[in-house]
This record gives sequence, structure tokens and C-alpha cells, in this order.
Amino acid sequence: MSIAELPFTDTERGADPVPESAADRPAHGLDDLRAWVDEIAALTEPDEVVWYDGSLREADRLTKLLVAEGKLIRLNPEWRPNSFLARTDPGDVARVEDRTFICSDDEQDAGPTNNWREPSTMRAELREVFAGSMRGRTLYVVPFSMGPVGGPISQLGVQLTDSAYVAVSLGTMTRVTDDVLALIDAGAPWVATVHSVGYPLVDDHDHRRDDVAWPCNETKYIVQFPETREIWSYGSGYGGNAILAKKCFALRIASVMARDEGWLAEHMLIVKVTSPEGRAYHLAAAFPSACGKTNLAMLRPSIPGWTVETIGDDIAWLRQGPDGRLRAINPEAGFFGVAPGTGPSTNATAVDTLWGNTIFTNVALRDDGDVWWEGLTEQPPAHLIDWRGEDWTPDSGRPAAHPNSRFTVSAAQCPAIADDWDAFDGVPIDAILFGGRRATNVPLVSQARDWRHGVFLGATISSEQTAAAEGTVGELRRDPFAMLPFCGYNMADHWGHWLAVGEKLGGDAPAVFQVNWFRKGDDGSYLWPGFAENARVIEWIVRRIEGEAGAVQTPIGRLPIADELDLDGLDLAPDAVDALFRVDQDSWLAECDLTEEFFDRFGGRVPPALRAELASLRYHLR
Ligand SMILES: Nc1nc2c(ncn2[C@@H]2O[C@H](COP(=O)(O)OP(=O)(O)OP(=O)(O)O)[C@@H](O)[C@H]2O)c(=O)[nH]1
Ligand SMILES: O=C([O-])CC(=O)C(=O)O
Ligand SMILES: [Mn+2]
Repeated sequence: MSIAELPFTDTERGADPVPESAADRPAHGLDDLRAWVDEIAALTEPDEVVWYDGSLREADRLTKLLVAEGKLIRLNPEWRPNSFLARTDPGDVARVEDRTFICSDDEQDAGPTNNWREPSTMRAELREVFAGSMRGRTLYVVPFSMGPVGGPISQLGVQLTDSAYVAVSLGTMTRVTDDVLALIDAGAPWVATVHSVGYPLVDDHDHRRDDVAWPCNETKYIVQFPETREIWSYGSGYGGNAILAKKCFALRIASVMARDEGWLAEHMLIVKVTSPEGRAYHLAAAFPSACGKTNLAMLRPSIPGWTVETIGDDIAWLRQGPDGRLRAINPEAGFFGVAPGTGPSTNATAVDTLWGNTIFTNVALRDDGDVWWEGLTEQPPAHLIDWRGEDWTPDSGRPAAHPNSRFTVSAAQCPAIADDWDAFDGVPIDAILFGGRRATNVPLVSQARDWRHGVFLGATISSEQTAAAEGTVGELRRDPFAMLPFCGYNMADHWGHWLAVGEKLGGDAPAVFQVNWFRKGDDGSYLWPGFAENARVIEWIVRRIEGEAGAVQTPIGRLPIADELDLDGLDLAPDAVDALFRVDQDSWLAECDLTEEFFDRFGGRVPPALRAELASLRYHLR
């Protein structure tokens, strides 16, 4: 196919350019791209500009450079070929939600769950911090595609960054190829993203300072301009803050594009499930950060006859296809997964994926030059260098790997990757799952009565805070659609958008379920073994889609009837099943009060259909 014949996505860049912005003109062609790169280079004053082409040769050159600069440690190639360890600054280990801004023209469009700043004020602030911010450094230009290059659900972007670690990571996490430039030259739209670690090596008086292993800045900005589809990130080198294709573009900016164009950009894994009868199904599931997406995406079923293959572990873009069904792509090309808790008994597929060609961040270093983290083996090694670079022994009394330590690895390297994982036009979705980390109340699995009830379940996801973002771990927080930190517009409008998408899908809409692997008994231990055993829940879900499994109607949804969930060979605590599915009237009524309080934060923007769902839930509980 020639470039001229490739189907282009129909995204327009912002209609109302804000004056004095460096990157808000409608961009068409390589000349515009080059002009924009020049403009940012004039602002940030790097020593040189390098176009990164994503090739193995260039990746190799940059990792060698990073090793020479002391920014990456090469792992022992005998255990972990072509793999590296990065240690961040201890203050730069997770997404910074309080420094993440949605700068829509209208504050109401950002909504009460986003930090809003007036766009021109923010632009002025950004110009100040970015001025000269790349002095003494190299500016990398990284053109990338989210999704198969030129695909009907795919989008293009360009990231400018002064971090080689970020450029290489982006090369793993997205498709960085010359084809992207060819599409841009042919006029395809692209999203402009600028990143600086905020650690210039030369000051205003021409004084040079030495670089550090993890340059960053105490002042951080993660800024999205939804109308002009732009991203500016300053002061952090950590994944979710710095690999702008991921959360900033594929969720915050893409969710706005999706709202405007009638599709969905969601914080979801995608899997292909094959039943013992050989029938294939595709499921998409939204769980908040560090609540089990990567684990479910790589599930090895404990029950015979079933297989689960990976399509994506974090982000899904979904669009109604020509056949009327909802089709999904994984816009990413790699995994940026949580290391702790990843071991042979929990996620053997991930362990096998990480055999080489991996960048680890903030895990511990073994004396033999390999890596370790809590959960990789039952017994920790006798001695390690911890994520801060300090000596560690099992009685040090602190974790050796940071709880949010991560691996960056190519999706193609996953042994369980599905053959259709990079299908040009995506895969048809049969079921959507919503889940959170709830010690109480929420049952192991339930089915929504219909799409509208499903949207209510998505809108009311709540979860105990994890280490994936700065904040108090364990506190309960509302995380609608697992998108609280990632929705680029008013969350209540997002619910309305989901309802509208459901209307369009009609009878072709996927079935919707809610799951919770994390319910605890009175003694504080998990009631459900989780991980591989979650296949039993997947089986019930597939049987429900096929109309083969029974369910009982309860006020909160349809629960499996006794014996429909295969528990054969499971060693559950006495009463565990009862406790996993108990619907306690009083605590659910209290939950309703919390939901109403939460809805009230959005005032009149909450879709009446969701208020009606809440009223109906209360009515049936009483
Ligand atoms: N008890 C229990 N823990 C689980 C289960 N699945 C995942 N976990 C744990 O949850 C943590 C995070 O899991 P991930 O699969 O990495 O979470 P994620 O949703 O992909 O996280 P992000 O990459 O931050 O979006 C790990 O410590 C896992 O061991 C489960 O079924 N049961
Ligand atoms: O974005 C990140 O830093 C990692 C991630 O997947 C999440 O937090 O959901
Ligand atoms: Mn995530």
C-alpha cells in the first residue's frame, strides 16, 4: 500500500490556537514538524537535536551512552542480556497527581476531579520553566504511533525529550519507525508533546554543572491542553510523568479526542480467552493502577482447557467497527509493569517475558548482577543493593525494591501474546469488566443488568490507594472507570459519553461485569486466592455471555448461583464463598450515601440515568 492510500484518522488538531503557544498550529507535513522542533529548541536551548528512529542500533547507542554516563547499570548478560537497571531520585518514583493539570479553556470541562489552570497563565509559567531547561543536553525527537501505523483506530504523536532514558523507553512502549514520519509528511495529524527533566547543565551565567544519575527537578508540571491536543511535562523522569505517549496522550488527550469523535480511550487491559470448545472471546477490563491489570492480562488459567492470551495490559482504545461491534486496540507496544508481586506463582508469563531486553527501574540489584524484587522468589537473597543504591539484607526492615518499581519491555516478547494483538482494526470486545481493590462489600463477581447499569458500576469503582501515585497507601478513593487520574475532561461527561456509546452499540454492546479479587475476611486475609484462579471467574463470565450459566438477581447485580462457579480443587477458608458474595444491606446503603456524595460533586452534570440507577439500588436494598 502506498502512503497516499493509507486510511487516515480524522482527528483535527485544536480549532482555536492560543496565541504565543509553541505548538498549537495545525500541523501538516514534515516542514511543520521541523518548524515546531526548531521553536522548542530555541526555547529550551539544547546542545544538539537528535532524531530518534527506534532502530535496534539507535537503542543500543543510547543505552551504551546511558551506561557510560552512570544513568543505567548494565545487568549481567549471562542472566539478563541487553537489560538495564535505572535508579530514580528518591523523590521521583511515581505519578504526581497534584502536579498534573488539565488546561481546558473552560474550567467546568476539566471538572472537579482534575486540577485546572487557565491555559494562557499556564503557558506563561511553562515558558518560564522550559526556557533554557535543556542547556548542555541533547533534545531527542521521537515520532511514534499509538496502535498499528496507519490503522483506523491508531493515532500519531511526537515527543521531544531531553532524556535518553525516556527516548529509549518510548521506543519500547510505542511504535517508533520511519513510517510515522512518512504519514506525518503525507499530512496525518499528530499530537505534540514536550518533556524536560528540568535539570539544565549550564546556567544563565554560562556556569556548567555536572550531571547526576537521575536528573529531575523538585518542581514538576504534567500539563495537558485538551483543546490543542498538547502535552508539556517538566521536572520528572518517571514513566507515567515522562513517557508522554502513555497516560498523558493515550488516556488524557485521547479521552478528549474520543469524546469529540464518538470512541473510547480507557485504562483497560485486553485479553483473548479461548474456551475448551475452542471458541475465542475478547475481554477488556478496567482496574485502577496497581490493581491487577498486568496480572490478568497474562493469566495462566488454573482450570483445564482454557487459555488466556495477552493483547494489552494497561490501555485500550475502543471504537465501533463497520460490523457494528465495539472493536479495541492496545495502542501501546510494550509493558510498563509493576515489579513487586511478580513471580513464578503469581505471573509466570511476566517473569518469562523479562528474560532480556528489559529496562528495570527501582528494583534491587543482586551481587551476581541480576535483579530482584519482593515476590520474585520466596526467599530473598542474603545480600542486595536496594533501589536507593544502599546495602540491604533480609533483616534491613525495609523493601529492597520500591513498591512502584517497574519493568519496561516490548509486548512482542511476551510468550502469551495473542496472534491478533496488533490487528490493524482491533479485536471485537465481548465483555467489559470493572474492578477495584475492595476489602469489603464488593463481591468477587457480578454481572450488570444492562449497559446502563454497567456504566453505573464503572462510575462507582472505588479502590484502596496504591503506590502507583503519590499519596497515602490504603485510603479508599473513588476511581470511576479507573480513570480518576487519567480522564482529560469532566468525569461526569465521561459517564454521559459511555451512555451515548452504549446507545449507538445497541444490541451489539458487550456484556458488563464487576470483579473484586481483594475482598478480605474478618482476619484481614484475602478470601480469594486470585491470580491463576481468577480463570474460574473468567469461565463464569464466558458462560454467561453464552447464556449457559445461571445467576441470581440481587439489588447490586447478577451473582453466580450456587455451583455455577467452578471451585473444584480450591482450598478456600470455611464460609469464604458466602463471605465473597455477601450483600450486606446496611453497608450497601452506606455505600449509596457515599456514591451520592460523590455524584453531588459533579452537580447537574451527572447523567440522570445514573441518578436513576442509584435511586433504584436504594429502593431494592430497602
Ligand atoms: N491478592 C491479589 N493480588 C493481585 C491479584 N492480581 C494482581 N495482584 C497484585 O496487585 C499488584 C499490582 O498488579 P498489576 O497487575 O501490576 O496492576 P496494574 O493494574 O497492571 O497496575 P498499573 O501498571 O499501575 O496500571 C501486584 O502486587 C499484584 O501481585 C490477585 O488476583 N489477587
Ligand atoms: O502511568 C504509570 O506510571 C504506570 C501505570 O500504568 C499507572 O499508574 O496506571
Ligand atoms: Mn496503568
